[in-house]
Amino acid sequence: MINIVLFGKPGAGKGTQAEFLKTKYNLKHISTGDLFRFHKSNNTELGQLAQSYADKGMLVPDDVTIKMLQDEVERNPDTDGFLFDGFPRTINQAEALDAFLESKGWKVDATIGLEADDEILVQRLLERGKTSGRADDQDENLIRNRYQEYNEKTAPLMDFYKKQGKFHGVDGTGEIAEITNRLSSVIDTLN
Ligand SMILES: Nc1ncnc2c1ncn2[C@@H]1O[C@H](COP(=O)(O)OP(=O)(O)O)[C@@H](O)[C@H]1O
Ligand SMILES: [Mg+2]
Repeated sequence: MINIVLFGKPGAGKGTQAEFLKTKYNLKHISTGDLFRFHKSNNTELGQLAQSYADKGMLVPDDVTIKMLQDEVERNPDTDGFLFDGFPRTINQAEALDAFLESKGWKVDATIGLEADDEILVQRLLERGKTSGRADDQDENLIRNRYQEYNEKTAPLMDFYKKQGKFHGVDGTGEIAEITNRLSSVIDTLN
């Protein structure tokens, strides 16, 4: 069992890289953003609740997010591990994740941060917004609001994981395949 947190701002390439890593290492990719959108399009109660926050560029309350995540983990008993994407975003969520994994006899094995400058990321998201249909990708102000939220609440997680010797920063710019190789070098040192 190997549990990896993919860390990085919106647009850093977490989803893109997870697509390659999940096949290579037989991991289940859990993107909380995708989960929200799934619950929303199926109009579940959790989905409606979560969307009301996401629409404002705000974080969804932890108990809602954690419930979705746990359900998804329970639905995938046969995987070799999980790639958590978009979660945790706060220290509180990181502690909740630790508690949940511990209840299974698991842990976070590594947190890998994809790094790129905001200006590159804004351009990527505006580009993604042309096809993703995501309202939060089409408005530069909403995008920058997400970065501010990230800097305040999510960036402190780097120290949280650094203190545990689990944080690995990776250059998130350049060719997609090249970045996959950088991530793989980190994953190959685990175990
Ligand atoms: N290395 C890269 N170079 C250029 N564009 C990229 C790269 N990686 C991802 N993208 C594009 O940037 C956008 C955001 O990537 P995505 O994987 O959705 O990020 P995240 O899941 O971290 O928000 C997507 O449109 C994706 O196609
Ligand atoms: Mg994503």
